Amino acid sequence: MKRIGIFTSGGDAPGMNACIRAAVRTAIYHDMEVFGIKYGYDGMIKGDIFPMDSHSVSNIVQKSGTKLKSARSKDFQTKKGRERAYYQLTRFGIEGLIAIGGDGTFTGAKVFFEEFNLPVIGVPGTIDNDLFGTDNTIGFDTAVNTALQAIDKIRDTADSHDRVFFIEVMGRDSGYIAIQSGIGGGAELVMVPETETTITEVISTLKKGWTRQKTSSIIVIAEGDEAGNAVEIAEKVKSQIKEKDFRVSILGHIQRGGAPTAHDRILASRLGVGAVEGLREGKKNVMVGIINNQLTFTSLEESITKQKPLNPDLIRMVDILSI
Ligand SMILES: Nc1ncnc2c1ncn2[C@@H]1O[C@H](COP(=O)(O)OP(=O)(O)O)[C@@H](O)[C@H]1O
Ligand SMILES: O=P(O)(O)OC[C@H]1O[C@](O)(COP(=O)(O)O)[C@@H](O)[C@@H]1O
Repeated sequence: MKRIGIFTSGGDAPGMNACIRAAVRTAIYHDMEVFGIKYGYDGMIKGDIFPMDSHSVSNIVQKSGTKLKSARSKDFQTKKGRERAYYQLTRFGIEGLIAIGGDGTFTGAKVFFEEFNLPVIGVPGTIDNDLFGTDNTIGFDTAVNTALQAIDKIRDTADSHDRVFFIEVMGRDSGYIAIQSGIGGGAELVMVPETETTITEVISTLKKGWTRQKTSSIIVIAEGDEAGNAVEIAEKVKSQIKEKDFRVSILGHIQRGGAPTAHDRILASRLGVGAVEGLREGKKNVMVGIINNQLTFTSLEESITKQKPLNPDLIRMVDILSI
């Protein structure tokens, strides 16, 4: 394979740039040509495609966001859009693709591979860490650390004013950021979409703490929790407990920005190298990941359909540690 294309799609995630850099330089190292595709599938359809060299990825390893920009494309979900995208790729002589993104990006990549047989390797880039076939996704570690710093800061105020804080972290369908930042930040309770927590349980956890002279409490909630978002949960609790001061803090997109941690830069670099070398070896329709420190390839089908459950030990630990 001589010419490959690379793009980022869906949400951005800290470390995507380190991955782009690694992939571009690995391709050049192996005498391949690399083309950047801007704005994900939208750019593919429009032909927003340009040659990349070693210099074009200078000074980005430490930056979040994505140099190739990202987009959520409606047109790629139509056959006509994908035909147009394939036509554009053939115009540039692109023979293989590296798709950095989450499950939506991989769903699109899989459909595209099945229709046009163009080899594609997915690289897991989402702060949510909800992809099967890798222990961690690019951006997850940075997001957890950002959430943790915010929780530490909020705890100062919670403590001074004897308040209960409901802190909402990202995770549309996944509690990975919540559970890790909650444990690291010493939360009394962590609410995640993977397990059910009732308002009665929230109140009982808070009351237990108060009987042990706890004056402030932190509850971390994943945005996709089945009991509602942080505002809704706080309202329900407030309506039953009048004597306490409650506050809600929604951390939002700060979790998707900021310099990637060392862990994310190294993970992203390893995956970028692995993706290009995988394409060279003839791998296709797979996601590159790292499991137990070993580079692995998992079919795109499995990466999007199989669940990567939260470690039950971590869920149990929250209870033990908040005693
Ligand atoms: N069933 C599908 N068919 C074709 N393309 C899809 C499909 N599902 C998702 N995509 C493409 O992948 C893009 C990224 O998916 P999205 O869910 O937004 O982000 P992520 O990759 O981070 O999960 C979508 O905007 C769309 O263009
Ligand atoms: O930037 P947007 O489109 O508001 O996306 C927010 C979503 O992005 C995420 O951080 C990750 O989403 P992706 O799987 O698309 O990368 C979710 O946790 C969150 O709900």
